[in-house]
Amino acid sequence: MNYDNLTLHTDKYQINMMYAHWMNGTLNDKAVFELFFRKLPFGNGYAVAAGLERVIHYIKGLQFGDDEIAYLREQEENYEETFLQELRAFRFTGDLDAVPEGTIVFPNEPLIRVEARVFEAQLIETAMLNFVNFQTLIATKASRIKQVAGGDGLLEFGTRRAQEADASIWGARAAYVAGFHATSNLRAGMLFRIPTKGTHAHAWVQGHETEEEAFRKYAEVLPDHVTLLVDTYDTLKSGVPNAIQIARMLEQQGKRMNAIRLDSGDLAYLSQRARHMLDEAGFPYVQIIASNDLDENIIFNLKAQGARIDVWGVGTQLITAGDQPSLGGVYKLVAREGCDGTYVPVIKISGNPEKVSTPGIKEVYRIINRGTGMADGDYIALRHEEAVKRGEAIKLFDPLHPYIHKVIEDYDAVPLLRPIFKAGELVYAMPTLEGVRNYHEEQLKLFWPQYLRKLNPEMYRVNISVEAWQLKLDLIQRYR
Ligand SMILES: Nc1ncnc2c1ncn2[C@@H]1O[C@H](COP(=O)(O)OP(=O)(O)OP(=O)(O)O)[C@@H](O)[C@H]1O
Ligand SMILES: O=P(O)(O)OC[C@H]1O[C@H](OP(=O)(O)OP(=O)(O)O)[C@H](O)[C@@H]1O
Ligand SMILES: O=C(O)c1cccnc1
Repeated sequence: MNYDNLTLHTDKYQINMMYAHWMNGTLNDKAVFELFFRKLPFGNGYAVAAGLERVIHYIKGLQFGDDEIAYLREQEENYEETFLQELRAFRFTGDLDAVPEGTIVFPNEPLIRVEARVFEAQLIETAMLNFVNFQTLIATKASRIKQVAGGDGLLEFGTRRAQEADASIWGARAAYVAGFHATSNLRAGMLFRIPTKGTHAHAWVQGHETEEEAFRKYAEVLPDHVTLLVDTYDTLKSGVPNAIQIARMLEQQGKRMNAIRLDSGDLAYLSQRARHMLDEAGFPYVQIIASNDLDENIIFNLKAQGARIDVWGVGTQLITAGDQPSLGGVYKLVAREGCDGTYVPVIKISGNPEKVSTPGIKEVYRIINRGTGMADGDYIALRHEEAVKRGEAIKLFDPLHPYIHKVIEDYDAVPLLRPIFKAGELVYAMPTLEGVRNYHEEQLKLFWPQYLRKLNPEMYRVNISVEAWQLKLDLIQRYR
């Protein structure tokens, strides 16, 4: 069994629809889908796009193998053999445009747009949502943590509590995109070249007669990377004094101890006391790392209490996005090929006005004010609309509050969607992970702080063109 073949990493209904298209002769009809989310997670003012690299690998590797075909044959006796043979020849041959990883993104704007044979576009929905929803969620959570940590070090410690192996490594990568400095997961380090860091566990101390012996034996064999966990027995009475002894021993060898780690108790108080003890003993360079179910709120509070912590190790709350463990990204059909070969825009009506889809093939632009160099809002227009591409005056209005609008002229419109696959060929020069991380940092500078703040941020406007809005109203009219 090939555990790496992700072709069947999809919901059964996708294959059922593909079968129905195949039987009805519509499998080659073109369709356009857009992937977006409707609501920001954690009450945050923005999200950090992530998941594209995995989507690209997935699309490139899409090929049904013998095991997958045999399994489908066994699953559904209605599937005709010729359909299974059609699947055998399956490749992605469509166009895919996407927002680069690390981009700051907002509700209702397309993060990925797929234009392909409906047969292909349908299959890839589930996996793409799976990758993008999770990674965007974790990158956004990491970004909140990064905001409060400021210039402090941030270590990703989540693997042991993550929702399985894939979540650990792609979550570690998403955290790195948003500004974490290292991960404890060596596989993530090897695969993505993320810096790795590690201290030691309580078991190392418990496994020795004394804490002092445990520290010494550790420092003797790893003298260049000594971080000692000081809370196994009594942080201030034994842990920190024993660590100070080791720091002395290392100095005699011309080396410097790296840090101590606090993993329980009152982290504000203990870090202040430990800092004082280390400084008094002549080791101002020994850093203090803290861990223990940390998240952005606890870190914020610890800093407000004057905690003397240099580096934060964050596991469970980050990798599981503990306070909101899912992002509700969706993948919606926006246009289908009509009888004459042109596209027909389609809509999904809902009793909930926020869930009524926006029909038509769209582009999304970041409107940069030429005067300030800052983002004024995003602008969703139909792909064929030229005014915004030419920099002509456009009317900005938010569909949720159409009475608030303004006309702008002096702007640069930066298209957010970039071509990734064209006719099945990868045309995107994949950036390095460092490149993605730096790009993300640059992106943040385009936004005024009121949109980025963690608590009660201002709502950044995602505007829609008059033409796209009119199309939506017309289609609502038609179906209501
Ligand atoms: N000064 C502080 N202000 C706010 N939260 C803190 C402070 N110090 C620690 N915390 C957080 O409070 C929680 C304490 O967890 P818990 O009740 O399990 O205590 P503990 O010290 O870890 O106990 P144990 O010794 O059983 O591990 C953790 O999430 C920790 O990060
Ligand atoms: O609290 P998190 O944010 O999830 O960070 C990771 C936690 O995992 C470890 O604890 P664990 O009890 O698993 O092992 P240990 O014996 O090394 O403390 C570590 O000491 C942290 O407390
Ligand atoms: O290296 C560490 O200190 C570490 C790694 C994983 C989880 N908790 C701590």
